[in-house]
Amino acid sequence: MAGSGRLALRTLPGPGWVRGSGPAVLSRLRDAAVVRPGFLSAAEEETLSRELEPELRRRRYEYDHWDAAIHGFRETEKSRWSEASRAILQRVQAAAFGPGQTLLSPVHVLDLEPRGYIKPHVDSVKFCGATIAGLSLLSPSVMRLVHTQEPGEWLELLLEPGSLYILRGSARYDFSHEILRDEESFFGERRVPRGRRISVICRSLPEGMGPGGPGQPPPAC
Ligand SMILES: O=C(O)CCC(=O)C(=O)O
Ligand SMILES: [Fe+2]
Ligand SMILES: [Mn+2]
Repeated sequence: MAGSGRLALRTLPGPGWVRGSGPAVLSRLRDAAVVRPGFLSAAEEETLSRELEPELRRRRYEYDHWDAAIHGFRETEKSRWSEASRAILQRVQAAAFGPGQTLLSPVHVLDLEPRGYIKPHVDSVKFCGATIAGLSLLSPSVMRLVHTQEPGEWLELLLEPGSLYILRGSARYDFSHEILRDEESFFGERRVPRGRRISVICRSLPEGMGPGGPGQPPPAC
């Protein structure tokens, strides 16, 4: 049959930016670990990095907390944004969060230097709700998710500059996430050289912690 070969070819590769230990985990997490390459236009990337650069530059990169998840980073919690950036963050909110979810405010901005990396961790359930959504700027990177009980189950997300990733539900609670260091930064066979990367991360509040809930969470997760 003329058409069947082409159909098979089209259905074989998964999305080019998500890999996994097998078809079961890929299909199970299809809506829980999502990457949207090109979510930001070049102009939007520029808007965000221009706005963030002066605030980040005032800070020093941090290293060597032996138990810390993140190495070679500086960060800020940002609540005041330009109108252009607010419009971008609203697009993130509409794309990643449900109408019933309240977002943690301020927004977390993390600047990883080229040697910087994030070790496997699960964001604290005390301070973060079911959904984490992050924009990546400047350098591509690989985010790896590993099931906390079944280490043979994993996913890798290719995070190009301008992409949005969303972790929710099982991907957020049952899997650790990490950003690979330069030496280990491969997406399958493909080397993904790490430069400086800035991420802008929105999180939902834990249920019951919205406005009128029992208390304000501390700013960081
Ligand atoms: O940089 C990112 O996209 C993720 C950061 C992260 O995992 C965290 O701050 O908990
Ligand atoms: Fe995290
Ligand atoms: Mn954190």
